Amino acid sequence: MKLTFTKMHGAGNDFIVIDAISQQVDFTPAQWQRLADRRFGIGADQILVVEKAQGAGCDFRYRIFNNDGSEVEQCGNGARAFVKFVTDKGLTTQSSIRVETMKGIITPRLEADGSITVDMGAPVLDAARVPFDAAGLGGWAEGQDTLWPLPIKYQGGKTVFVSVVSMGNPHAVQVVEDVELAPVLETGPLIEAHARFPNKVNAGFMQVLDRGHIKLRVYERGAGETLACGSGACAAVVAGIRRGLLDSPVRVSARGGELSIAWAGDGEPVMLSGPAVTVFEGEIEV
Ligand SMILES: N[C@H](CCC[C@H](N)C(=O)O)C(=O)O
Repeated sequence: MKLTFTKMHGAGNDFIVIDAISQQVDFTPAQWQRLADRRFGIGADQILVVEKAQGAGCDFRYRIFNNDGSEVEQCGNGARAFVKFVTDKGLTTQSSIRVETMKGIITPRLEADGSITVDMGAPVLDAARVPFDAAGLGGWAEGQDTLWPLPIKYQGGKTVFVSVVSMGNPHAVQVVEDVELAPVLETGPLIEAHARFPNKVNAGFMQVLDRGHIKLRVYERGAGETLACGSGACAAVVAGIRRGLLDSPVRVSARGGELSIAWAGDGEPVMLSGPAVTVFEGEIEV
């Protein structure tokens, strides 16, 4: 069968976007992985599948599959690409869209100037709900802070100190002196698969430039290092604000582009703004 798709990116985090309203799409994880493979398939960090909403009061449902075929709860850059896709394809004329995702409902909106802002929902800081197994790590009052020691088997067994935050998907964020010198590719996979994260985790490496600006690299769960990670940017800013290092709004400089994050504090939603670009349309025999 022929499958039509749109190749897009948000600050270099790239996506295959599929209209599953007008096409029958029901693949196995191995088939998603093949589509996302950069040599044997189309190639992308994630695949976004746009479906009719299942519940009342929502406009669409969108599903997110990582490069490794795993289905996940949240994708900040993907939510902006989704808005551009459904708008450009004439699937909606609304500027504010209610979207069902695995983590719940998000409400991205297309601004008058063409930029896209996503209400990513309130962060979850209670370690057990990230989920993060904090057993035996005492000393950090549960939910009072997000900073935990995470011993990893790197260079003889180093301990990194991570803030654990869920944006619907799990994140472990650490502060580093210089992101360009940080051992992202060596320690990222060790953190991603660490036993204290039962659902694995996205590993963020944040360099604080000033109270309103960070540089960020993310070794993503199920995708490896990406050029930008929207939910990772949200998690990093939340962690930085809670640790007294940052003030909202924060400019996040990722390798692939710039994102802007605003958060008014505990219980409040994190607002993510940034670019969404269509690269090409295509079709593939599947
Ligand atoms: N790049 C995405 C993150 C995808 C999340 C995925 N890596 C996971 O949680 O497993 C973003 O912009 O938020």
